Amino acid sequence: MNSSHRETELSCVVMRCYIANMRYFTVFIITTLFCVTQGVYDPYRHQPTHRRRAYWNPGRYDWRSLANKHGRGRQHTVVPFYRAATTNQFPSATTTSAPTPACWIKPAPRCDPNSPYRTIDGSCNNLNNPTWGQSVRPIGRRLPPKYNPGSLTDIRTIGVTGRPLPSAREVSTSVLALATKRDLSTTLTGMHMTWGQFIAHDLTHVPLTPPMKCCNQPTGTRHEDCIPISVPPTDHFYGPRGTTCLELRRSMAIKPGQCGNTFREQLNNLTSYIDAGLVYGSTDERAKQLRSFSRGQMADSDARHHLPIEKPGTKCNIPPINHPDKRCFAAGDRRANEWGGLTAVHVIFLREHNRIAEVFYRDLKSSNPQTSERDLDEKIYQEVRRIIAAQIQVINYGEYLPNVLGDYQMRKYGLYLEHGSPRGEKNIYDANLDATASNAFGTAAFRFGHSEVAFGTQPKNSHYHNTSSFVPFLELLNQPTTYRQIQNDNAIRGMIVEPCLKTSKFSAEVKNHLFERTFNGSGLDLPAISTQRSREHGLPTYNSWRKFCGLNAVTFDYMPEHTDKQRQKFAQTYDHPDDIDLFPAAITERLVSPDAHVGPTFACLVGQEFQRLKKGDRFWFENQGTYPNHFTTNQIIQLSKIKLSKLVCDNTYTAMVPENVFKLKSKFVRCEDLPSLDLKNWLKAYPSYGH
Ligand code: HEM
Repeated sequence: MNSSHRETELSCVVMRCYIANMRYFTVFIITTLFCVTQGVYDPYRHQPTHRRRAYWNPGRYDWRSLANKHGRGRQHTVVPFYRAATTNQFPSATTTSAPTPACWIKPAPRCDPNSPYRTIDGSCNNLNNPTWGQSVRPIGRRLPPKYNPGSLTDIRTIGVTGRPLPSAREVSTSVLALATKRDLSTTLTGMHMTWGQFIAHDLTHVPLTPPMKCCNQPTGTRHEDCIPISVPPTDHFYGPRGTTCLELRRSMAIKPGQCGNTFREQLNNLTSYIDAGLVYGSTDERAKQLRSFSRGQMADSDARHHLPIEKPGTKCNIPPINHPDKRCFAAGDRRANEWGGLTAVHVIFLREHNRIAEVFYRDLKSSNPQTSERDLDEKIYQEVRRIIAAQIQVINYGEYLPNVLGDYQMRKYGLYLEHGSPRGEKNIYDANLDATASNAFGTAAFRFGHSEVAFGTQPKNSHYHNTSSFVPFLELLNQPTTYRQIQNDNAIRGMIVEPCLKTSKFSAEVKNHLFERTFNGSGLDLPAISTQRSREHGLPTYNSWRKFCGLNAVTFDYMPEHTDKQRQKFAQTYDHPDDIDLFPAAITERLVSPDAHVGPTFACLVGQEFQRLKKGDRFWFENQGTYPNHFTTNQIIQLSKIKLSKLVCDNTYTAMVPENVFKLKSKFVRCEDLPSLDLKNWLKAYPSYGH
């Protein structure tokens, strides 16, 4: 705000106070209108955040609809969303000269504290702060951003010495090694990797700005949202193939000042909570598209109960498998097609929903014949939805996270389930804990899983024999056709017996060939993208996060979590230790403990995040008394026993499974020997439903 603007505001305040005191109401209104036209009066600024209004077109959340909002939206009031990013707390810097577009993020909702169910968009989970964790809102920050020096918005390209930072690809090639078959894990399966991706897709999706060409644009014509990665001519892979630049564009964001925020803030399309949003959707519009509105069932696409198909016009089956049918599968999260193994896990939960819904329907229909089909459908859908969310929480905290963090960190952050482990403790809901997913988690820490992505997958039949030759990732990324060819159940069985990679190195599939199209050299580098993405999100560097986690800052002589060779590579690549990017440094740290799959910095960022997601979630499945009609103790005990292996059994044609599908050496068990959810515990709980 410039000084003449500030003076206008001051005179407005003085005028309005004076006139209000004189009780000249009409004149007061006129002066208020004058002030509004000057853009200095927010009539809602003395109201709590959740009472404020803003323009929002509910339901649509992809970049097209958001981009259309710019300049077209009705005028609205400012909705401050970012508690930390006020000018009082973070130092100011020069703003961009471009005019700031109108704020379009959705208004804070009115909450019904008596609702027994989560809202679809995650709002009202925290009754005092209803927007915490809500979808289509800015992603959270645990540290103030660090954009380019002097900017509130520009991608960081200059280091602390004033010299340019090394290109993200240069960082990738110099400090991140290529994995070989020797780097395959001896303990964890492909399902461990895929579950990480599945859970990531329940928590964050920062949409991108509209597609455009960014590489090789004449000087001065490049769009402001372009952030391509430059490739040095000496690059061992791209150099000989003539690739000098990797396409990349910025994330969708709220610009500085647009909604009362100081800095550029990226959006999260999803709810932050572990609420099965990737199955059901994170907006009401999407949720409706995915329901069948009959018997509480979700929509599916064929007799084998695959995911429903998106409308024509979606963009799957990219080359090299250039199938004429480009339509993707539809799920709560649009990345369900990212690769066939992930699609298969989506299918497990779709089938599980419909399996339980059918049991509920048969029972409730016979015991409540007078209840309308519509009421039954709604009740069953909601009840099963919360069971599925609980199952995902159980599998994540009971089976997956211990492999990521190790026992010590699990205990440190209180992540064990009360009935799921001897070390478990009672979950105590903390209404002061903001579970909004954080930028550092989504942009760097939880991307540790990218280094677990192996070279492809080996589909297996129900006797665990190979059904085809090995399928490389290149043929699986955004290719529903390949997924159909290898078949859902074969993909699942392949993942539960084949290894993923150990963390820290990266397969060539993600480091050189990601989404490769027609020619060699057109693929992308995922770890380089994560580094570039972190710089464009203004994520502070490695040392800031080390300090945030109570760990010592590093120098080029002292990097306690790295080998000497790695330390030397960082010293050769960067000008200053404070320039070292979070992702490449934290992913190459030695493991925090032998039973973990991440180093100390990521263990801290991942551990803290999952602690918030457990203790800061009012609808956490173990909570009793924080919302009406919570699970009974019996139901909680039943849910706590669920394993992903049982869901594989119940939703594929498989008779034997490894007991723990995340562990390579887990013993094989017969499906009927695994604990199952005794639905009588639920049916008993609603004997008089409908009366
Ligand atoms: C086949 C496997 C995978 C592929 C092809 C893949 C690909 C991608 C791509 C292309 C992005 C967007 C990068 C950007 O533009 O910034 C991304 C983001 C991300 N990935 Fe993966 N990924 C895979 C597996 C995983 C795994 C195993 C995890 C975690 C354990 C994971 C966690 C994430 C997270 C947290 C994000 C950020 C999401 C957001 O906030 O928008 N991914 N991944």
